[in-house]
Amino acid sequence: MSSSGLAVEEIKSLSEAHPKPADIQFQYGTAGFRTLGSVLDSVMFRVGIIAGLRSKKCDGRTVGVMVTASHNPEPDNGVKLVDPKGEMLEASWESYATRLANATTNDEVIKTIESIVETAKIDLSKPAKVVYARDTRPSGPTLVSALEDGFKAIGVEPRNAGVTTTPVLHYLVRAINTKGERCSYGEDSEEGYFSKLGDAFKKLVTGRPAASPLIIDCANGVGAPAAEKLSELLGNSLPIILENTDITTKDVLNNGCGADYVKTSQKLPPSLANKLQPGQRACSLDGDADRLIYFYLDNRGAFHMLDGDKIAALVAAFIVELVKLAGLEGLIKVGVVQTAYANGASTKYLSERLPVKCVPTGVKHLHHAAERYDVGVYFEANGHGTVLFSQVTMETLAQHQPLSPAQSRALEHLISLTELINQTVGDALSDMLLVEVVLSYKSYSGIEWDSLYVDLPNRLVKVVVADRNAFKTEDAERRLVSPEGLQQKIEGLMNRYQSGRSFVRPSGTEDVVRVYAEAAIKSQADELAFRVAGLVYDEAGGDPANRPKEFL
Ligand SMILES: CC(=O)N[C@H]1[C@@H](OP(=O)(O)O)O[C@H](CO)[C@@H](O)[C@@H]1O
Ligand SMILES: [Mg+2]
Repeated sequence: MSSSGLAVEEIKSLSEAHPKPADIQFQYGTAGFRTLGSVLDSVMFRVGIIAGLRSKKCDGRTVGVMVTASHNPEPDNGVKLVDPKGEMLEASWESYATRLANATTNDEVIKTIESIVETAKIDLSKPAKVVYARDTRPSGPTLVSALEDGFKAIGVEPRNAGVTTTPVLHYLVRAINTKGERCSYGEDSEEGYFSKLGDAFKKLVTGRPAASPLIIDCANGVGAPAAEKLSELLGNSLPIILENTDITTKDVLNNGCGADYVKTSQKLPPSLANKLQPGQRACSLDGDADRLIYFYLDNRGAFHMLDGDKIAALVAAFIVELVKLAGLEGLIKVGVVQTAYANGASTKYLSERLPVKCVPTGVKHLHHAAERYDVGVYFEANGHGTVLFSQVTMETLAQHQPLSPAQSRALEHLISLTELINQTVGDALSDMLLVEVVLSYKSYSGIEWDSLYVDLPNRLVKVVVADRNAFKTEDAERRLVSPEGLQQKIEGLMNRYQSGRSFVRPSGTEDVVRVYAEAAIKSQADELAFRVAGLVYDEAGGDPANRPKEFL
């Protein structure tokens, strides 16, 4: 142990085994570090160290580490940290993680750790506890060993949660840190979590007509074993048919299936073509089971998608209704948080009924904005989201004296919803149960749910540019401030289309600029998107010889 309190020699010798690739710069982005699994070894080792430091900073409370690349292709992998309440890592620590990930030599690793310890005022004598898990990717086990070396280097008491979903890991962090307390979040195990969800669901649907079978597309990922366990607990209360559950065959993960495939291509996963009956409900999870997209085929076999915006609309209206029925109107205010990617029709529908806020892309922004409401419903259009009940609301619910059996029932339902919904992060399986509860209460099929409002046709396009950081935005990413003059040109195009809306922002997870466009009819939405994409490409100095041919 050196005078600084670090086991310098131990760190150096372990670090030796996890050298940083010389030619790569890593960045802790919207979803942590994410790139090809084959180049992440040194990052994992160093994230192990950062996790230990973060836990020490948090007085030895448990922090979480999740090894996953979510909806990305199988060769990718990634890692992100979870703070003690089960939330995303505090923003200031993202830059510490980035700094340590990019230290070039062993000496620099030590220096960077020392500098973080000093800047963040970390007491190294505090204990460090970390719970960690991974998804089903083949690169997972080796990357987890590197992470464990990082734990060893900084003296972490580790707890391996094995192969599980991202939301389960978030839940575990909160459950471990609230164990034995008045605000205990539940039993700190995967089974504990699924039992909690299952019990709340059964309570909510008792006495309701039996549901017809729901197909779940598990994206050939970690959602498959998780949904299997949940399904056993649910028994007859929700008949489930699991599809795309192959977690061993190479390259099938998220390939032609899963929530991202469905949302981006706006198509049925081909593997379900002969399985989904007209009118039957189905949903897709992503590779780490924190996103959910529903869909159905109508009588003519046409595909209809029910995305995160539709989930938000369904759920928010239901909670508002229960709050009224429970006699709590005026005491509990429900609000919705969206991003610029929310379909304009959903924003219109919701704003006519509730307060709606638009925030920058990324779950942490939505989560924090939702915390400001008594009940905050947040969903990204891509299907990631949840509902947050404030502490005051939880107390209001606990203390409220209902004046009639109807009020009492509504109050009980609201309380059960707080058990059913994951308060730490969006969970596809918990959200799925929530949707199923609302559909059951409203006696809605996919068709009735879909008709709450009609989506504006839309298109998302990626543009590869030399430097995506040249693109800067304001107004929750809805307007470009740089490159100068580009926003005016986009608006000029937008105004030529009925209900036209388009915006451009740099991705936080991929080296591209994203263009979104919507308009009253599909061909116009596509045209607007490709015109703006062309504008962005040219404006950013794209090589005319390589200009994608669909760009207008
Ligand atoms: C348009 C879109 O879907 N963007 C996604 C994507 O972020 P980008 O910053 O757009 O790459 O990944 C994020 C992390 O999973 C998710 O929060 C976000 O919604
Ligand atoms: Mg995900």
